[in-house]
Amino acid sequence: MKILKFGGKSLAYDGGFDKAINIILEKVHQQEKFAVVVSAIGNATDELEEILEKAKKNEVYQVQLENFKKYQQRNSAADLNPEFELLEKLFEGVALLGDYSKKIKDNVLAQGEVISGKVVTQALKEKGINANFSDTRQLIKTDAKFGNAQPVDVISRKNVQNHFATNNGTTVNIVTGFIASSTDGETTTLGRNGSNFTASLLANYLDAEELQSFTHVDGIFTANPDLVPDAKKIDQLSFEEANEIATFGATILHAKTIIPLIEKKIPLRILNTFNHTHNGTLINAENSRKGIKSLSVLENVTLVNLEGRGLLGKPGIDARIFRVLAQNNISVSIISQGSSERGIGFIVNAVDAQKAKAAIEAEFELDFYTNDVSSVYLTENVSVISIIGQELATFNKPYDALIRNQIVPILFNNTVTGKNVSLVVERVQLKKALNVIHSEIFGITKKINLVIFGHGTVGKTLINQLLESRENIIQRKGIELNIVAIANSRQFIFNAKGVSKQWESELQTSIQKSSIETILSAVKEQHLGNLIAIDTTASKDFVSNYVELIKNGFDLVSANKIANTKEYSFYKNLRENLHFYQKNYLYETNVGAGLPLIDTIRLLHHSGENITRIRGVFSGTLSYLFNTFSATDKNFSDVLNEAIEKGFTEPDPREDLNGNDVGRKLLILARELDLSNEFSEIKIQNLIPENLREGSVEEFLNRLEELNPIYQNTKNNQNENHVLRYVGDLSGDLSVENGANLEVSLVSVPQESSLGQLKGSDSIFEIYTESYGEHPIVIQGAGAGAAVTARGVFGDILRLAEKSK
Ligand SMILES: NC(=O)C1=CN([C@@H]2O[C@H](COP(=O)(O)OP(=O)(O)OC[C@H]3O[C@@H](n4cnc5c(N)ncnc54)[C@H](OP(=O)(O)O)[C@@H]3O)[C@@H](O)[C@H]2O)C=CC1
Ligand SMILES: N[C@@H](CC=O)C(=O)O
Repeated sequence: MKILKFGGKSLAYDGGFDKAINIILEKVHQQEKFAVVVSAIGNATDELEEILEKAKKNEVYQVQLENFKKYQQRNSAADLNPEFELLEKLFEGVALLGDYSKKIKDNVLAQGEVISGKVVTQALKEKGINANFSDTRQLIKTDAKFGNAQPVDVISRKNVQNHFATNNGTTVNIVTGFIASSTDGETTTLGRNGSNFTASLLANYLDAEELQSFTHVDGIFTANPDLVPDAKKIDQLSFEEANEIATFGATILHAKTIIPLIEKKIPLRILNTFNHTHNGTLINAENSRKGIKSLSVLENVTLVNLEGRGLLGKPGIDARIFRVLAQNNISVSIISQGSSERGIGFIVNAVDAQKAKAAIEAEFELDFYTNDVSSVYLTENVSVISIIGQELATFNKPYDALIRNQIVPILFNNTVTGKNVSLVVERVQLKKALNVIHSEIFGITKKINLVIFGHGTVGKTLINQLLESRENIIQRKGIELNIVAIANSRQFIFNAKGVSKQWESELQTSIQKSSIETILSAVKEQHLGNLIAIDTTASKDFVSNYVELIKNGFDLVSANKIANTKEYSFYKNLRENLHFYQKNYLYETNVGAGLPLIDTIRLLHHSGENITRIRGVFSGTLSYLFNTFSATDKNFSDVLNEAIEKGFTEPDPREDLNGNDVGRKLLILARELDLSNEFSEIKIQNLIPENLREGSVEEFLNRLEELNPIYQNTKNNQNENHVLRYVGDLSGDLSVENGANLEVSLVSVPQESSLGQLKGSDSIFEIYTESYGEHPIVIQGAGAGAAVTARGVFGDILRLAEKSK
């Protein structure tokens, strides 16, 4: 036969009750043999406890009691008067005395179970089922430890077996959970969640083939789905694993439930009343695949710390602590003691924390006088995360992931057997920590959360590239690039699940004001980890937010060159923060758009190769401008307008023409070589005549034709077969501080030369090194444009994402 057990939520009248009855009917029709253990209906146990407390405090409890009675009776024809009358008498007595014993409490709570058994039995009888109400107080005998009684197996087994021998055949026994009676006939209870215990005792006594526990969830999950949206249901667990999970805080499993099942190897299936065809989680004697099983949480706990220099080597300190805690009935979950024995920390339930502190202070009163103990203090608002099945050999992975996301556990410990690691974290960090660990150990795909600042020429292209490639990257790389926010200088949109393809219209109508504070608080509220901030603005101000972003757990990717070209003290401070917070900053597109330039230079430099000179056409805009202008009869202004239309120029094209953009690129490369030059040290030939430098972009664009005669003249005055090129040159002694010359100028070069042969918007970078001698390493290709730049930013994002995998 099978034992079925229905929990309180499965029997509540807001949907569960009828479903539970239908499950029982279905099984009867399928001629299955089974008994049903029921919990109290809905929140009956909690409500009875509340009423009891009110009665004790002589508060008005009658209204709540009437509501309780009405709810429990609902439209059932079951005679519940004996239970209701007994409850009334008990509460009156408690109100009179102003107190109650554990024995009274057991008697009160027992009525909830009896009511449930009677109501379910009646409902089945009305459906024509031969149902029999069985009160476990007649069957399960216990010691007299009210509130948490222990069964006396020999007597209970015999009683249960006799009862089922006489009430068998077509009878469906509806059995009360949680309650029993002492050997001298007093009502007892088996402790909180004792209904599961009743069911597993019955399964053991009757040699049941399976225990099916109907709950309100689909089974046991890799983590609590309320805290970890990506949690997955576990199909099968061994008894040992289930035992570990139960011990470390899973709410639907209880350690003592498993023991009677292990003894007889009876499988336990956790099922969902509301989705009962789902296969649930099967717990049996079979070993499941090795590895990490789940994350459990103890939420409301406190860390108690005892410190003192006199503790070193002194025997009996721990014994005194735990004896005094035991005397106060305080249970300890995690204990940590350093080898120096200068202190000990342990976790207790938050409700016991003050009591624990006071008890220890009293115990060590004399040791305070002798200064052997210096303090006993509490670290409140902490939670414990246990990684069930975690071996220390691979613990570095979740631990690194936590550190990467700026969650530093307060303490951690492991069990020698059982392969579990428990971490104590601040409660405010619990959700984020759980999600980070879960994603690290269970995530088939790693979710990387992106916040994009700027959605202009480059940003918009990047966003669309990311959205289009999302599925493909998940398939190929197991990385989910999730854009959670897009911001401009005025407003932003935020969606923790990822912005939609309609992001542009949503952003236009968004009323969320853009500021670093509002965006960071949206990210924090959702406890997001694996964060990358992407700067595709050209803003001089925005870069001042970089350090704040780093402090808040973001890696950085930037197309914006400003942060790398501000004063050297800013540059250095940024890197110090990156180092301190262990964050990364990639900016490959700062020089040469999508070309792999910075990476190559960094590799050469870090490998000890002496770079002696970097020269070339660094600007895609100016390359296009002078390549096209030199090779055609087009006006200078027309070609410039083409470059603007093609998305090569800076938002303000004067930044290209005045040489600042090329100057910045040159400075970025110099700083990659560990030179601390400042922007002001670059010799830059400004291509804009002085009378056109001031004013708005629009005014400048309206006067572009004024440039035509100047550059036509320059073009005409060249030697034969020469062309114009705007060249950046980093030369001098690059191995010493202050040894570098940084120069940007318009030059006329032979058409046949490497620079002279440049076409379209190609940039060219000639990297001269000691080993390569006169023959530079040449990197050449599109040096500007939305698509190539966005692709370069995309590459940086992927590189960071892979780093955190
Ligand atoms: N074009 C190219 O080929 C390359 C460009 N780059 C770099 O890419 C960057 C972007 O260029 P591009 O796309 O042409 O620029 P755009 O002017 O087209 O776009 C800039 C975006 O940034 C937003 N923005 C400005 N200030 C802020 C702020 N404080 N906070 C949030 N958003 C802000 C703007 O919104 P708003 O409307 O609010 O101003 C706009 O959406 C530049 O730094 C450029 O140097 C790098 C390599 C190549
Ligand atoms: N305006 C810049 C864009 C890339 O940095 C250029 O033309 O090179």
